[in-house]
Amino acid sequence: MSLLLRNAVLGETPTDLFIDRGVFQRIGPDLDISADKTIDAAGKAIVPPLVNGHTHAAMTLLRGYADDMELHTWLTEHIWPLEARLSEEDVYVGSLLACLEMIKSGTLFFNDMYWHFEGTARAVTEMGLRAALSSVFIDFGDARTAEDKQRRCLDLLATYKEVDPRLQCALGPHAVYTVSRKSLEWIRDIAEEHDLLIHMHVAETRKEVEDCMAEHGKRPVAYLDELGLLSPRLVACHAVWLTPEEMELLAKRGVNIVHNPVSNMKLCSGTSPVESMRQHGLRIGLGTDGCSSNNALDMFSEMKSAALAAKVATGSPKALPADAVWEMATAQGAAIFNLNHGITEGAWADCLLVDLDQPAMVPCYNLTSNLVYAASGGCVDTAICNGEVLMQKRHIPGEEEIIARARACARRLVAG
Ligand SMILES: CSC[C@H]1O[C@@H](n2cnc3c(O)ncnc32)[C@H](O)[C@@H]1O
Ligand SMILES: [Zn+2]
Repeated sequence: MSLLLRNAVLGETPTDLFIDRGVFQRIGPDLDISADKTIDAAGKAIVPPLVNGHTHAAMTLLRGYADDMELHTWLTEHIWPLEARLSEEDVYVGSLLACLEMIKSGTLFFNDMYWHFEGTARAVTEMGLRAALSSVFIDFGDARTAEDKQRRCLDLLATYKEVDPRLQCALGPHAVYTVSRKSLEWIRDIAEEHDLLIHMHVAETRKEVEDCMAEHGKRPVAYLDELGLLSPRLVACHAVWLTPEEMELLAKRGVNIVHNPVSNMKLCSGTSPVESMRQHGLRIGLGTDGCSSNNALDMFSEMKSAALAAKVATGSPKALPADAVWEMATAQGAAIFNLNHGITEGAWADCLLVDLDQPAMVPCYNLTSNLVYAASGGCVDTAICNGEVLMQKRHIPGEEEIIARARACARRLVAG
């Protein structure tokens, strides 16, 4: 089905955009063309969608479940015991809620790592956005479970390789403290063989670094380098506890970073050297992390937090300026996950129409400044993915039912 957007604000000027077969076919003023559906986009800025570079979508069900504690206690005493009770259906319902929240706040691609991969895959396909789903790997050093998990991981990759072009598969070794050396080596080889990204929590807390030193005699970055995991395949999330030498090495190896400022602050994991990483030339995307450590999936709020936290951390208002944060949340994230993003002819027809009549968007001296420092997800009027309208005038078909199902599911889960 073809789609015509009339008079969208692109830069300073109103522009028409003709979309067909999921791609921007023509962009220009007053296009002499008709389409199956036309949207009047006057008064709306057209921008690329936001890319959530690291999350655990179904953790929406755990929003507000265990707040105000550090990572280790949070995970081991609260989150993991509850996650052990999750079914694939729960993950499906939690992921539906996550997709709803993300579309409503302008995110049309997310990089996920969670249990019951199939549940999240089903939700993504039904909701129409894009995602990279990692086949989770945790073996706690147990060789017998490692073999079962490797088999399951290969099964998932084989099953999902061609299920939906909007879904990418990735490998998800959770962290150096949950995955054995042997399994990390296996993951490195499988990633190479199947041409996959490796999605991992890296150097998130001081405890992770100290424990890694105690167990392997090396900090996480050096340990991963020894295992041959530092490469452009690696999507290293959090990356809080890095020395300048480690940043240099990560940049040399072409490792991708995903910065998670809200989660880092809420779990008090540490102050990310994000401005320094930028100066080292690292490619950095932005992510929310899961809904139990954030507690939302709104990338607008993440962008503002990233900019403000970097200024406080460096003592300079020039750190992480609005343009840089916007790039992290859009083009840099898109580059990490090989997304053909951009409002240009030939790019995938993934875009947002942002309502310039919302109070937070007025006046508009600088669109990027407003998007990063003033806007919220509520300023997104329309979301289009692969040429399909997922949300128009802030309405998504079926949203009331998703909310009711998620509420009931969370209630059941917590009741035990
Ligand atoms: C095995 S699926 C992912 C696993 O990771 C847990 N998790 C969520 N947020 C974090 C974080 O910031 N650091 C480490 N682990 C995290 C999630 O609850 C799942 O168990
Ligand atoms: Zn995480």
